[in-house]
Amino acid sequence: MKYRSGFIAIVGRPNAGKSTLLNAILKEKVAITTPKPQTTRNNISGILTTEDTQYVFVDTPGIHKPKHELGRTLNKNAYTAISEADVNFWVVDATQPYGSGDEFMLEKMKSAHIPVFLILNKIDLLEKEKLLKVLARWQERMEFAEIFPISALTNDNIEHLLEITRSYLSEGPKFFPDDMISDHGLSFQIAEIIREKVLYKTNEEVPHSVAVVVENMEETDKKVYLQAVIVVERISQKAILIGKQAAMIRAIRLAAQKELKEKLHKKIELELYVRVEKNWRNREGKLQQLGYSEKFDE
Ligand SMILES: Nc1nc2c(ncn2[C@@H]2O[C@H](COP(=O)(O)OP(=O)(O)OP(=O)(O)O)[C@@H](O)[C@H]2O)c(=O)[nH]1
Repeated sequence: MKYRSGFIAIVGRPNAGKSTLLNAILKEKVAITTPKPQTTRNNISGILTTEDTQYVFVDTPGIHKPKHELGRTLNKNAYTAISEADVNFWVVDATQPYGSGDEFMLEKMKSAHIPVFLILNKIDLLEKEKLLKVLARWQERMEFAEIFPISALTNDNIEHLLEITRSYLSEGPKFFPDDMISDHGLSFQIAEIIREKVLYKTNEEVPHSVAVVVENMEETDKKVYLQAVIVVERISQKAILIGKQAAMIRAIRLAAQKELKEKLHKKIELELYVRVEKNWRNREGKLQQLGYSEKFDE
């Protein structure tokens, strides 16, 4: 069998399940998932290399109406991704009604002229009857290359999805080495894990105006020493993050340490700091400095 390879952009509204799908495909955690919308900020690519195919996935941030500079950068990245891919996965939460956000996506998808797979996700939450109705309605909206009802959470129909995706990719060599699952450096992945803990632990109190930067990393045979900074926009957010008698920051640190230990198979010593940077989302230089660049890959 000839080798095939190609790029697949994963797009869809916030919370549709894009990151969960990517994780299910890669069977390892590369993109973070939380129940809050817009947690994905970068075009995190995951790479799946099998005996006959290399799939390079580009996970895009949820497309939404931009309110500030960060929002605009996110949207631009998503559009670039869908017009340059070999296949687009449009992930839709099948339990949610069709809305203006979908209409917006539909236009973008049509104008990209790339085969679109409609991925109706979260079917574990739907009755069959209801699913058939949802399917029928989507079919009327545009000519999809394929329609896949799946559950990213329970791994339902993922293998089949990959098989069919392969048939849309061209013959060609691997773009990346076999053992590479993400083109992001380790410090980025570590920062994402810490940011996920911040979002989980603080509930709605600390909004998405939070960034994490790993400033120092030293590794010995048995241990990894890490220093990371959590950047927030307001002093009030810093207070929440630190918490009463530093209980919150401690909880975040312990949760991050636990996951990092499992990921790196070494003891972790993590030091966390919180810094206030007023209005960082609106300063372009700052965005680049924090790793949210406009380029497709870093
Ligand atoms: N029941 C069910 N829940 C799912 C499924 N897929 C994802 N979810 C949940 O939906 C929520 C959002 O999933 P994410 O993967 O973070 O969504 P996303 O599209 O990457 O979101 P953004 O990063 O905001 O763009 C999480 O709570 C997931 O556990 C599914 O197939 N079934």
